Amino acid sequence: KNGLLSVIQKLKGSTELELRVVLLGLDNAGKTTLLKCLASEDVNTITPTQVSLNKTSPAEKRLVEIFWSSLQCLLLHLQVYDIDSADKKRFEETGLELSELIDEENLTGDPILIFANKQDLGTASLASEIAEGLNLHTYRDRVWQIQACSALTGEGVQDGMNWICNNLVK
Ligand SMILES: Nc1nc2c(ncn2[C@@H]2O[C@H](COP(=O)(O)OP(=O)(O)OP(=O)(O)O)[C@@H](O)[C@H]2O)c(=O)[nH]1
Ligand SMILES: [Mg+2]
Repeated sequence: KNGLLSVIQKLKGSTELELRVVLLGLDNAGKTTLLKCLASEDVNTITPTQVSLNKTSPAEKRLVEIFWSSLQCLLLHLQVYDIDSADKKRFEETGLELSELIDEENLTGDPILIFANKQDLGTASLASEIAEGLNLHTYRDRVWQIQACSALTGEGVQDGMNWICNNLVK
């Protein structure tokens, strides 16, 4: 009922459709945790591959470009400890990686879901603050959505998956 399996089930019948979800984010963003959350059901046809944006080799970056063509799902680590400068630096790093990916020619028009993860922590930034910080409103040729979630508790993950499903079907 939750996650990737439901997306695939809703797409059943459209057998020519291949579903590609790319999960990107800086290290420690919570990618593995989110994959585990999504894979709590039996999804034996799914082979998860995760990529940490700032730890990728050139070959992995190429792989990301190839797989980016259907859907982008960027998982952000946006926990802010009292607006500590170290975390501010990570926030900028994420924004840079995102704008680089969005400028990528091959990726034009693909919908983007941004999971503002770790919302269970009281120190997390609000999704609206994150959207503003990442200048999401400037990406006008894109369908994008920012979804507050916690990969740890699962809260918000289903809403994000529903959005993915609706935008894939479109
Ligand atoms: N509180 C909280 N912690 C989380 C959440 N998601 C992930 N974490 C924690 O954040 C840490 C990093 O999570 P991972 O899932 O390993 O992050 P990753 O993006 O796979 O990291 P790399 O593989 O290094 O790129 C772990 O200690 C997780 O338990 C969340 O929603 N809430
Ligand atoms: Mg990981």
